[in-house]
Amino acid sequence: MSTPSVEPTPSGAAAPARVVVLVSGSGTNLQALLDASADPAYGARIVAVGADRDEIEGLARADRHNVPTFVARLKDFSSRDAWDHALADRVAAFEPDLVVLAGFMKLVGPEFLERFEGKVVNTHPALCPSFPGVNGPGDALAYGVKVTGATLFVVDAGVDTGPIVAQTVVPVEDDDDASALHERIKVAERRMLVDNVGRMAREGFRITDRKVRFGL
Ligand SMILES: Nc1nc2c(c(=O)[nH]1)N[C@@H](CN(C=O)c1ccc(C(=O)N[C@@H](CCC(=O)O)C(=O)O)cc1)CN2
Ligand SMILES: NCC(=O)N[C@@H]1O[C@H](COP(=O)([O-])[O-])[C@@H](O)[C@H]1O
Repeated sequence: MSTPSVEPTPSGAAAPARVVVLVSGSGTNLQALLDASADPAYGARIVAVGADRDEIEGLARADRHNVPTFVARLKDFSSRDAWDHALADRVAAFEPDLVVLAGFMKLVGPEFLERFEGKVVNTHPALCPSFPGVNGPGDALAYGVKVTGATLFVVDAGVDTGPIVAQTVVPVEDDDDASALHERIKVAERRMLVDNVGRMAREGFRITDRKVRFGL
């Protein structure tokens, strides 16, 4: 069964799609979205940036763009479920059409997924279903793959198991270390993220039997 997700906003529409981005680190993917969304034709507006930790460059990037920010630290809550509830409340306050996890290093829980079902996407620096988790580039390098890349997927209750929106492929070089490989991945990943978040915002998307298609 298909599930209408983001309603399309034709390029140049008066009301761009409202996007909340969650980060945990440097925020270069966030920066790419901030830069792209400066063009009204992109069809999306970053209405808030949230994080699971303070003092990160991703929050500073939002500040420089006068985008509201919030932080929900797991250690400030009595339980994982309490954190998940609070995170969902903070995100919901901005009434997002789409939530983008861009280097957000926490698994969102059942309440978050129920409240934003089908509207949460995540970018992962590996070709799902290979190398899930927090060390995708390092795991791919250790395995000895010749190509790797990044995956944009609709988040589900699993770890990097959700329906795939897009993927991009990069070569692994003989002299790569994990950092060099990750930086090569991130160049392609940022392009993939910007292009596909823009399409989701402008055209909407559906999920049918794990297949993600743009348009409604
Ligand atoms: N329900 C889901 N939430 C998230 C997913 C997902 O697939 N399902 N993807 C992550 C992003 N991610 C990989 O792309 C990822 C990030 C973090 C972890 C993880 O094991 N996190 C640990 C804590 C690690 C830390 O704090 O350093 C945890 O959450 O306990 C796995 C995959 C975004 N959310
Ligand atoms: N499993 C989650 C994960 O590894 N996410 C990865 O963190 C990086 C964040 O970079 P950024 O902060 O510069 O956007 C990105 O490469 C993203 O795919």
